[in-house]
Amino acid sequence: VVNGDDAVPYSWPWQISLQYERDGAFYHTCGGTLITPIWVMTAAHCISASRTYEVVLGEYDMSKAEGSEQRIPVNPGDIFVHPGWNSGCVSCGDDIALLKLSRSAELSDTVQLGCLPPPDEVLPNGYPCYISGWGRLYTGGPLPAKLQQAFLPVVDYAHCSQPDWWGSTVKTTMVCAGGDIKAGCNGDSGGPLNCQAPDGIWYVHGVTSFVSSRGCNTLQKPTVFTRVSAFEAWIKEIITNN
Ligand SMILES: CC(C)[C@H](NC(=O)C(F)(F)F)C(=O)N[C@@H](C)C(=O)Nc1ccc(C(F)(F)F)cc1
Repeated sequence: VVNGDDAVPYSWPWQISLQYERDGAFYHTCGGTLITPIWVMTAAHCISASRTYEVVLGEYDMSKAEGSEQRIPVNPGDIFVHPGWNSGCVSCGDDIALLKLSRSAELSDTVQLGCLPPPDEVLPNGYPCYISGWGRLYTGGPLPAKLQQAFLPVVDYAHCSQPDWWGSTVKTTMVCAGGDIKAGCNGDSGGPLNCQAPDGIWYVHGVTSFVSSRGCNTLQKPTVFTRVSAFEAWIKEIITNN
């Protein structure tokens, strides 16, 4: 997250760290959202068929064990990438995947479920949301130890698809947010766009998908998220049948 702040510890308790194994150690590669005690939602582009993954819940500061962490492996056969995803075409969309955990997470005040928005709900321009993640602090920069967050107002499709914004790269199955000095960055992939409803409930409206290849916080290139409300039938189908 570029130009964000340290999140209040465990204030986004559905945020997970997706980690892959290399030479016996695990490394953060993407964010994700716990949506049931045993299912995590992330980005399809986070998944490589050849890798071994585990999900870390109740994480805050990656540089120390704080006692709330739960590390749960994901079995390779329990990874469901959206059938429409094309790894050679991030602008084609469908950048969403579901991971079934090898055991249920224990919910607590540091590990909670993220709520899915009403199906097909599209937020208006300027709606206040926050991105959270352990992605780079600036383009090409380091990863933070502590979970970061940044205020990222929604840029509606009418604005985001303007020629000098994302043009035809953005689709209506995506949500844009930000577009000035704050942005997601590499490593925030798969994590949530958190938006509070008038009743005070937080909903996960986006899965962090892409930023400009010219830099994470490029003006008029808002961070682009998979629009969760466009994929609720698929999410329900996968969770019901597996
Ligand atoms: C594409 C993702 C793997 C990668 N995503 C992220 O870093 C994320 F955190 F924002 F999710 C990304 O945006 N990387 C930058 C460096 C990039 O390649 N962006 C990019 C954006 C649009 C397009 C286009 F237009 F071709 F679709 C291609 C690349």
